[in-house]
Amino acid sequence: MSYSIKEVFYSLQGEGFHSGRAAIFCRFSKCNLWTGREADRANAVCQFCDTDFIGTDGQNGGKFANAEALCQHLMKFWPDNNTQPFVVLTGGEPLLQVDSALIDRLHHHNFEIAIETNGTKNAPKGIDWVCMSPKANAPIILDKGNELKLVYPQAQLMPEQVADLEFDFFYLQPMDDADPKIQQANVKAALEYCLKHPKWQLSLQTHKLLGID
Ligand SMILES: C[S@@+](CC[C@H](N)C(=O)[O-])C[C@H]1O[C@@H](n2cnc3c(N)ncnc32)[C@H](O)[C@@H]1O
Ligand SMILES: Nc1nc2[nH]cc(C(=O)O)c2c(=O)[nH]1
Ligand code: SF4
Ligand SMILES: [Mg+2]
Repeated sequence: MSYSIKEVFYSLQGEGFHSGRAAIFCRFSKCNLWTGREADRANAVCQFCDTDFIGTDGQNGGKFANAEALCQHLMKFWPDNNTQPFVVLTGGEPLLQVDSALIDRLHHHNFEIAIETNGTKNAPKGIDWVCMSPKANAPIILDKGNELKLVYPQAQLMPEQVADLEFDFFYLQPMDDADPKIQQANVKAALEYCLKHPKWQLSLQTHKLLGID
């Protein structure tokens, strides 16, 4: 199967458990909860997305004919041969495209594999780190994994509704908003929730604070 990739970049994981860790980001095109077009945002299931995932025209993006071709492309972004390469599969919704052929090929090339997913699709076996970020009014199919990262607040999805799922870590990530007043209020609300409910940890989007990808 071929893979449509919006962009590939090397940066620090900005969010959640692996925050601060160097990673190759592989951003898959397309999502099942929004077309990605601004004109459709108000009617989308997921309306707060901070990402452009349309097409294959981003930095180092493209269409890759098979898993081996995508692996060869990704490998170029790891800076040394002495550490295991770490790749974060994201999007868009990566599980619309990620299959066992890609997971097996990445492991063949010694990658440690993390994924950022909205949880509406099952994942192929073998992904090393599953971060699931549930969305209000979307089904949760992938209900087990390593970290659950809830963007907060979402009016129709309270932390209590997902706190008993089988994840090792629970994060609240303040919803990023163009309006600084709303942004600050979201950070404050997330902070207060974490103080009241110690099961939940705060995840700040540190790459945005640093001004990096
Ligand atoms: C762009 S999504 C791509 C992966 C997948 N579609 C998902 O939603 O998990 C990557 C991460 O960014 C989070 N995110 C998207 N928009 C955000 C926003 N406005 N504020 C905070 N986090 C956001 C998502 O919830 C997810 O954890
Ligand atoms: N630095 C950095 N960390 C990230 N963690 C998850 C991201 C994503 O868009 O999935 C992301 C991203 O876009 N940049
Ligand atoms: S599910 Fe993820 S990629 Fe899709 S619109 Fe929402 S945040 Fe963006
Ligand atoms: Mg992002």
